Amino acid sequence: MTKIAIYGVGLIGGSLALCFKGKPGLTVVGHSGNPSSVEKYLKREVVDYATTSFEEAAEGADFIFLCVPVGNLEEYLTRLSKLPLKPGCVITDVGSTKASVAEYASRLNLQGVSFIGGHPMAGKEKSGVEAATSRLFENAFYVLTPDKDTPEEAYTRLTDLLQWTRAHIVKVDARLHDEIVGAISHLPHIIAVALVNQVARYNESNELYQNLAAGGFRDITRIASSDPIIWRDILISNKTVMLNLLKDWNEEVGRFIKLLETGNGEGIEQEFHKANQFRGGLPERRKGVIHSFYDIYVDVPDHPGVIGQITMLLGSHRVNLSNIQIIESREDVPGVLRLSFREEYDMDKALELLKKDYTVHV
Ligand SMILES: NC(=O)C1=CN([C@@H]2O[C@H](COP(=O)(O)OP(=O)(O)OC[C@H]3O[C@@H](n4cnc5c(N)ncnc54)[C@H](O)[C@@H]3O)[C@@H](O)[C@H]2O)C=CC1
Ligand SMILES: O=C(O)C(=O)Cc1ccc(O)cc1
Repeated sequence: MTKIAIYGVGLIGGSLALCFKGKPGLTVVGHSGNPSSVEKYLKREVVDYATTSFEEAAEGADFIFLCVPVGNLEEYLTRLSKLPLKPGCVITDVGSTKASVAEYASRLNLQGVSFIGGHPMAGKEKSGVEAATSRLFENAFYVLTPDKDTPEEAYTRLTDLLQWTRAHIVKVDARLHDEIVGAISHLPHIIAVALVNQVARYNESNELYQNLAAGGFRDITRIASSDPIIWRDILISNKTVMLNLLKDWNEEVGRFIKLLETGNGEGIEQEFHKANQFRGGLPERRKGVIHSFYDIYVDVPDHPGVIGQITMLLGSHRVNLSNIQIIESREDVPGVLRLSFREEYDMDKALELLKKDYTVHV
């Protein structure tokens, strides 16, 4: 049996556990220092076995996944380095930053075991094992950051195991990873939080802000609901990169201030043209680091019960709907419902079911 130990069975650790559990030749052990968490892991059946003993989880493990907040990785690595681990054991992590943990692991000079940094580039704003799902990584990128000292054989064993996640494995230099992910994931999280807090401040004097901020505002700020501890650690760990990115962001904002101050409409147009062009070239329908929603629009006659019929139909076929919004509903025009799904397969199933009775647009 190949033993996989998972430290921190939350959203990511739990999702990995679900990918591996029950697969031929694999056994999954979860660790938490908290007895009630261990009970929860077992009750939810995400692992084969769970323990509060740090040593017991690591003993004889072929793979160790550290799925705790980035700020705890060094402590976990130090503790592991003092244990008699199985020779050839591969230790990996799932932290959202890679340079600091890679440097720390190489300084530890682990003997007979390898550390290979990892980052499954998929997730959600929810945390905890309750939010874990075996399909979280499907079609997403999974970055690995081996270095010149990583044995080829250990890397291959890890990539073979990760096939169960159905993610696309990519090898990236740890520092480059932090720069890119800083720009496409960490900066958007800061911007979302700052934007929500700005509007919350205005809302203190007029609650209309909150009432009108439905729909689009909620969508583009979804990631502002992410876990504060997880994100505190990510941003502190990627501090240098983030400070540079925020300086550049200030420049972008400054450009808009100037354009508005000078009433430069042509300049504003150009900014939108430039953005449209780059955005238009982004890969479509591929799972990116920030989870997207899959939306469809359904024309519905304005009569009572129609929303109930649609949600019942989807529910009875186990299609997971994540949001529903009435875009317009007047007596003279059909209403339009926007249905949002987290997963493409849910959207596809909904399309198939609804097309029979409704006009549906993607
Ligand atoms: N949230 C996301 O969408 C993604 C997160 N990551 C990375 O995965 C790691 C885990 O994140 P999630 O699974 O989202 O978090 P989570 O909060 O769902 O899970 C964290 C786990 O670590 C345990 N833990 C152990 N020591 C802890 C401590 N001192 N403080 C808090 N929790 C402690 C918790 O009990 C929990 O089981 C982080 O390093 C994060 O950067 C990577 C990709 C996506
Ligand atoms: O909620 C979302 O869409 C995310 O952005 C999730 C996420 C969080 C952290 C990561 O390192 C990768 C992905």
